[in-house]
Amino acid sequence: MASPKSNVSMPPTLEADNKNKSEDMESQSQSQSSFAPTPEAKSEDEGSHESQRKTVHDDNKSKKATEKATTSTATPTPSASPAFDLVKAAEDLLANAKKLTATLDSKPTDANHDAPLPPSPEEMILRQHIAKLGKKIALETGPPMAQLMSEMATVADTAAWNILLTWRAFDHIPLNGSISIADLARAIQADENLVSRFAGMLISTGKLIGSRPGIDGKENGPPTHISHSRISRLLRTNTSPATAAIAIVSFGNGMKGFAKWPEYFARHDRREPYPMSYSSDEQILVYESRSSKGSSTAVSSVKVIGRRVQDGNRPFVQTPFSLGWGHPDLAPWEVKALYPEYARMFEMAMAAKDKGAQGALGGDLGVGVYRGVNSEDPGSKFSLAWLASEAAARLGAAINNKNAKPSLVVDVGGGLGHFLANLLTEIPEIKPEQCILQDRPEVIAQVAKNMEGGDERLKGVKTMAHDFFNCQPEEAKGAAVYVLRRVLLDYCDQQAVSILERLRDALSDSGEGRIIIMEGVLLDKPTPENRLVDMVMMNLGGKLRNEEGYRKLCKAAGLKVMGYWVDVEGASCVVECVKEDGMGGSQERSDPVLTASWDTCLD
Ligand SMILES: C[S@@+](CC[C@H](N)C(=O)[O-])C[C@H]1O[C@@H](n2cnc3c(N)ncnc32)[C@H](O)[C@@H]1O
Repeated sequence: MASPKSNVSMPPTLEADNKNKSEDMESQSQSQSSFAPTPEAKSEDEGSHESQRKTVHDDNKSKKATEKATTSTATPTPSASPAFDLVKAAEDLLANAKKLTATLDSKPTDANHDAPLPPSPEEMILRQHIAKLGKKIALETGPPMAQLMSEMATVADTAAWNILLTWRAFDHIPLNGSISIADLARAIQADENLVSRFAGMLISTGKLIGSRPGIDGKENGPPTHISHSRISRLLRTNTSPATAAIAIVSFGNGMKGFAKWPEYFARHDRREPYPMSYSSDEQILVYESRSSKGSSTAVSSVKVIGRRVQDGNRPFVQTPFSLGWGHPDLAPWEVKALYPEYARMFEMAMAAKDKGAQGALGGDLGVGVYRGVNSEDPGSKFSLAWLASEAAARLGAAINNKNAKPSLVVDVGGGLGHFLANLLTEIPEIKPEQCILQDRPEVIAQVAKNMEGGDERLKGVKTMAHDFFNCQPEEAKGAAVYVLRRVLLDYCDQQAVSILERLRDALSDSGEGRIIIMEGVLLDKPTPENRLVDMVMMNLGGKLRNEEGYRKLCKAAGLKVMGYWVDVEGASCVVECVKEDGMGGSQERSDPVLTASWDTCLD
């Protein structure tokens, strides 16, 4: 029996129309047959085409229709990647769902019921696996057009959570129970209709839960109240400051720049962010920020106060981030300095990374816990334990020789000093006075404020406002270790080489000093989390790199890699390097494109 579909010959106008149909219509027709036909159905189709060929061969229009049908049979509508096995994926999902349920059923209950017990590593793995499988099944089986629309909805979804986050709306939704949209609108001083529309978007994607409590006989209207989902409660800055900060920074570092990509790449020739050369008379705008008093948001007013000539020692890169924030002529860190509240959020997000809240994004780059394997010598573990004896030796030398260099560790671009604080705890033989924490002036000022506020972790550490594109000051030269943690990924290759060169110049000639680079790694097999970091880094003018990328930078900066450790997941690495013998001025280095043409610190 011929299938009804195969007997339909299209009227000419419809057929012509069909030829011109846009992709979305094609997707819709795909969506109607998103599962590949069974073998029986296929042979029915083929049989009907055969009979058509015999009976209407002299009818031009029908012939066209037949050819069209034959073509569509020869190339069946794609429904899923060839390697995807729906039944196996669904069975896998079910098996994992049962395991998770059993794990949860056997989970001991918390004695005081205030907070749920944290999930075990096994529970976390199961949850992640189930979520990934669910997503994969939806992607491979959902009607293509519907899938595409759902992806597009995430754009509006993200914009809605960002605006409610900016207005701190999530803080006003109680952890238990609900709030009326009218009350919420009052609390954040916004129009009720507006809040209702943003909330509606988030209710539609499950980020908020909508309800209509106590409305007699009118249960079918729109939600009048909202309560938290298990995701949105993480966006409360008052109870989950770290995760809320990560979300705020994801938008500020990510979405703002992403939205500007078309404009940015139109200006910059579809190239990765690269250093620009400014002629000496070209000038760059200088801004001043004015924090709006009492504002809980990251917005301050910003005013142009003058112009400056680009510092000839520093390669300057225009970035999508700075374009997105409205200051294309400033480096991202300079932009952040204009928005103190955003800078504070950024520091909190950094601290959260250290506490493991975001381990999946950057890998574990703490002190003493690095589980990485050395690609050159799998038996050798990365460790800074040798600093204990080096600390004692340097202290001894300082007692005998007043000119001896006291600096042991310099944390370059060290932020609020999380790394140094951990190092001092892990290796108590290191005296705080032997450590230097360097960063931009406003970050160092924040460190001082934290200390005044009672933070004792860095007591005794020398803090120093220092720009890592400049030569190290005398007192920071000749250290045993220069740490660069989560710094190079913010920069393009030329800038990264320049930063490394400045540290190379600071290493003593004895060849004993080391530079330790700790960074995220670009995975060969892309994962969304890993590529998200890379895309955000593109906004900042930087990039994630793999082993080859880091080795290339070191070589261009005249450094020899002594060890490259990468963690189990491959998401983070530690690169240990020393001064390459006989590599002097930049003209002697191997890569003329990457090697800086700006000044060196060597005499
Ligand atoms: C991603 S954070 C990493 C902070 C710290 N190393 C850590 O792992 O927690 C990068 C740091 O580099 C600092 N930075 C940016 N530009 C700098 C410059 N030109 N000189 C010194 N520090 C800079 C930033 O202020 C920020 O604290």
